[in-house]
Amino acid sequence: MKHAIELEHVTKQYREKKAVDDMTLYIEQGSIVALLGPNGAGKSTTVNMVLGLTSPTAGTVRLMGGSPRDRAVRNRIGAMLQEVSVIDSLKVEETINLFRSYYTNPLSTGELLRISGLEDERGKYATSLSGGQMRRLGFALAMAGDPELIFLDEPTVGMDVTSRQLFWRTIRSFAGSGRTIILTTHYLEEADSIADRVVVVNQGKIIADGTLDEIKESAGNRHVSFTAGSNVKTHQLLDLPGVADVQWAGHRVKVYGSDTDGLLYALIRSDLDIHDIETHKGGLEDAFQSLVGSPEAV
Ligand SMILES: Nc1ncnc2c1ncn2[C@@H]1O[C@H](COP(=O)(O)OP(=O)(O)OP(=O)(O)O)[C@@H](O)[C@H]1O
Repeated sequence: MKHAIELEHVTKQYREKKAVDDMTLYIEQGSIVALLGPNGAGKSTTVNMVLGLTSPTAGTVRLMGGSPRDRAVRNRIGAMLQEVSVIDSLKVEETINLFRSYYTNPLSTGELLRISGLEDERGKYATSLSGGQMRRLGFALAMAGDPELIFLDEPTVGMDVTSRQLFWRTIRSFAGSGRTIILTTHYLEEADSIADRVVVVNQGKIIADGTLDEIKESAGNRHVSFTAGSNVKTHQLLDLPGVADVQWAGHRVKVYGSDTDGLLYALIRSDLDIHDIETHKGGLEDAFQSLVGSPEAV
């Protein structure tokens, strides 16, 4: 399968700070990739290099097989960045049409207004939009050229629930047509529901890369929990096949192991005095906590 993005040994050094540190990353066409990491991890710097907005200090970046600064390449991509700059004197529809004029095969104005949910705001000055509406305008502008690849940098910040739902519905149908989506977000449940690959960045380096299940698995949070009778002892649990760790909180016990089905069988066959059994696969949030530290840091 072809790569939409290729980063090879890419480093970005600011004066004292190495924002991206020898990063190699290939993103296949048609994939939905979430770039996650705590504040200052290097996500935006990476995206900015891929977009040709800043140059790497070392290494090579290829976008759709060419240079990010190549006009023909830029014609095939769209980006929804955190800041949307609009022209004071232009209304929403005029702003959309201005962006459409930059591209060879733009989507229609009506389609862009529809997918961004801005039909009622089409006649308003862009500068008068609310924060959430401005994000939606940013989305319409990113989609203006009917891109093969779209970058979404924390796309749903400030959007209300209805706007978020419309946004992710649109992105899903967009992805279904074989296009590539790269998103950064701090909302892990959003990454969880849309991405087929998660790349976790910390201190300029990739610290985890895989499908959501692989990332969750690698974090080792799978466990079976239950309430134990007072005669159940830790060593009895540790002796069962597949048990990696045992943690107690009062009478509630968590038994960790990568094969939760196997743990369940072993516990039931053990005849130990246990009840209220639950299995836990571990969420993306748990995995994150293990990978980068505290959940607030994500
Ligand atoms: N223009 C710049 N000059 C100097 N340092 C910079 C510059 N841009 C980013 N940095 C530093 O590089 C590091 C990576 O920043 P970056 O914006 O890529 O992180 P991020 O993962 O996108 O963070 P956030 O989640 O907060 O948006 C940070 O320490 C930041 O302070």
